[in-house]
Amino acid sequence: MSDNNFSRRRLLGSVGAAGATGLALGAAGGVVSGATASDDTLAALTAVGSTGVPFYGEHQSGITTPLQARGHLIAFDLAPGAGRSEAVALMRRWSALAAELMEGRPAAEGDTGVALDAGPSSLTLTFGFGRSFFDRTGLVAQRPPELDPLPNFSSDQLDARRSNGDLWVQIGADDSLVAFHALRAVQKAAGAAARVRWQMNGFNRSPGATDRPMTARNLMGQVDGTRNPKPSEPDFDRRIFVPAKTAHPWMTGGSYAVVRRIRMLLDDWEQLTLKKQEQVIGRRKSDGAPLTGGSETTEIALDKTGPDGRLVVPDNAHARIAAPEQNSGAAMLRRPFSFHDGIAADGTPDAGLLFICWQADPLRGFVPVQRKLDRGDALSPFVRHEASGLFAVPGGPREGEYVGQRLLES
Ligand SMILES: C=CC1=C(C)c2cc3[nH]c(cc4nc(cc5[nH]c(cc1n2)c(C)c5CCC(=O)O)C(CCC(=O)O)=C4C)c(C)c3C=C
Ligand SMILES: [Fe+2]
Repeated sequence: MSDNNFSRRRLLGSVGAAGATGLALGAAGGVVSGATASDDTLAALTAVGSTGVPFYGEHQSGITTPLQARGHLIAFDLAPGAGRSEAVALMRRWSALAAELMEGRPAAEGDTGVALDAGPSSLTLTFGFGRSFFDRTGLVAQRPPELDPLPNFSSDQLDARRSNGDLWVQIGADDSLVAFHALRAVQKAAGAAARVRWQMNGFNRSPGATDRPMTARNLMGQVDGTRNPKPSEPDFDRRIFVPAKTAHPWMTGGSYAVVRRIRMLLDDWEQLTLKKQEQVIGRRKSDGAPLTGGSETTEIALDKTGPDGRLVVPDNAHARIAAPEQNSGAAMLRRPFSFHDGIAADGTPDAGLLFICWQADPLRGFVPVQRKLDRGDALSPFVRHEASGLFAVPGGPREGEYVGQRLLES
């Protein structure tokens, strides 16, 4: 056994213990997770490397886990001829793999060695099922109506080949090598059962890059995520997670993920004056405070008018149109990654937001808000929705269970 293997094995005990106390879970975009170092080996790792997130629990990880620095999204279609039994074997393999990797262990079979020196680095693997999965596995009767296709929005420019899919895996970690290692392992473990349909890579700020935990910025430079629902709020669970009383009990504790690849037209955006950029959103760029005053967390005064009698936050400002108060309470947990896939043929950056939002029901979250944004958001001329996916993400597995077992063995 190599030294590296040795240190990763010693790590396991401590991370497992930390996982059991739920140390690593916190509000999205919020508090920095606790480190789990408890001996000399671990002390050598930074808090970033030694932080582990539990795989088992009521909800899958990667939903309320603080944003990680690196993200990979990968969608698969079951291979021709593969059905329910292949899907069961695949979810067993992926779940065992996720449990190993999230504890900082190498994969039991065919590990590539890419993450050997690293701790778990807040790695999470989150698994979801697309609408077509239920046709492929003969489980249509178990398919919740929440997976009905999203409506077409007038501004959509979607590429079907980079949209949807039978299965979806979201990988996040605070170390790029740990994240890539997990991505490769997931792909290899798919074996002959499933083929990659599309794959996207994203990033966020590295933990510790700022002098205090702060809401992230996106590639337009805006503070993005301020008004996300917080786990401490009384209606958080109701909004984000499927309750126990549901027509499809296998989704208890689960959530629906809407994934949109949103290209930012940065050349156009960056031509705007700072004042104009701030009016597009309705918030200050420097600190994310509402244009109506205060700090980032001050409530936005949507009715406030200026000396000229006009609304301070314009009626087409993004933050106004998207606000739950303007959408019969519709809310979602936004947990995105930025992306940059190089420079397009026309010389513009192929960059933007891998917008991922979580909700108990897309018809009470993403859909009504996007309908409204589609009709008159000041941000629309500067963004383009290029790909889309909707996935049912079941609740977290109990110890000894695999993800999706309650569906696949129903
Ligand atoms: C359909 C849902 C949404 C899409 C798509 C979306 C795209 C998008 N948003 C920004 C930047 C910001 N969004 C902000 C707030 C905000 N956005 C949505 C929804 C979608 N955004 C909601 C529900 C909210 C919260 C509104 C509220 O409760 O007041 C903000 C302001 C800061 C914040 O609260 O997060 C920014 C900035 C971009 C760049 C973008 C597409 C690329
Ligand atoms: Fe937004």
